[in-house]
Amino acid sequence: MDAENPSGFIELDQVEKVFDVRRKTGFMRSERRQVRAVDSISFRVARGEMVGYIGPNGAGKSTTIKMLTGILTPSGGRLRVAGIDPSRERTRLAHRIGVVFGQRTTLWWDLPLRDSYRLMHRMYRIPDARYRENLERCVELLDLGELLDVPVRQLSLGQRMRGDIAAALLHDPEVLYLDEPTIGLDVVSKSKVRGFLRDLNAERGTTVLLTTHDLTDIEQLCKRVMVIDHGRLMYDGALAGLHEVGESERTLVVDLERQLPPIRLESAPSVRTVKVEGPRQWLAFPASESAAPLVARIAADYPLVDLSVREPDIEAVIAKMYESATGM
Ligand SMILES: Nc1ncnc2c1ncn2[C@@H]1O[C@H](COP(=O)(O)OP(=O)(O)OP(=O)(O)O)[C@@H](O)[C@H]1O
Repeated sequence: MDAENPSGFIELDQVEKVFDVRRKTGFMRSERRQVRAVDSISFRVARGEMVGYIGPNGAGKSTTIKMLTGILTPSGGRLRVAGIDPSRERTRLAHRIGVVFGQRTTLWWDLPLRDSYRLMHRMYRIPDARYRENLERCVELLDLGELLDVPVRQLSLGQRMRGDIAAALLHDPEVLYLDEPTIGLDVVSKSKVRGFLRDLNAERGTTVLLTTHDLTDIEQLCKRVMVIDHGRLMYDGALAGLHEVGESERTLVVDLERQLPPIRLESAPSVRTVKVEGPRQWLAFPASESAAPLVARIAADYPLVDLSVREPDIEAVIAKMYESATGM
């Protein structure tokens, strides 16, 4: 957290969201049930921070983001963004925040990107000079030049995503909420989007809250990560710490010259060969350990052709962490 701004730019104090759900239990009969989607969550995000907000499906991430934008009103607790109570002053807040939902677009489907941007220019009453400057910058950095006159429905997913990110930034928001911004993108598009977000945060000091299932997004962008499960905050700290808490493993995929018995490294007891398929072997090792000495040892003792490191699946990290928290 920013020491000069201990109160935080985004502040949640014991925030709750309870949904009333009606479930049919028979003919003309239904049962009312309450779903506690967000359960007494407290955290602070300082201005300029870039924080990952992760958790399994149904954990309460989208509900939190919807409360932060003012779409949903909390059932309890206190929530402020830039000093504003989002659900009470949603329009005032809208001028200061940007939102990108990876699964949905905020752009007009049948309009070329350029026209969607013009509409936003008017909707947000962005001063002309500022609009032009922001648009130019986004077009250049997100490589949108050739796409401005293409209707949104004809864009690929990666192109559309870049278009959406630009749309969220035309009014210079101080905070950006990103919900799965790299979902379904190929490696090149992912890296373009990540690079852009990193620069935006560094150059403009934009505060970013990022929801993703891709651990690489977090690794490359966020020093801090918060994990939510069943509406509760399970972890708030550095990504490396999450690996330790979750006791997660990375996998080294090794291609040898020929099929050999499972690799055994006497000097590295924490490494296990988990699968052998012809000349290819999979070795699991603790995610908190560096892969470099392991790779050097294998290269010295075995006829190595190729190798790659696979990061732990974020869902698996969270699942393990949750198991250890509940002692299951
Ligand atoms: N409008 C609603 N009415 C009733 N229940 C809801 C509503 N919105 C969300 N929920 C429930 O609240 C819980 C949290 O949902 P939420 O969408 O916030 O999870 P999430 O972490 O964003 O999940 P995902 O990764 O699948 O998007 C779930 O049990 C969900 O079914």
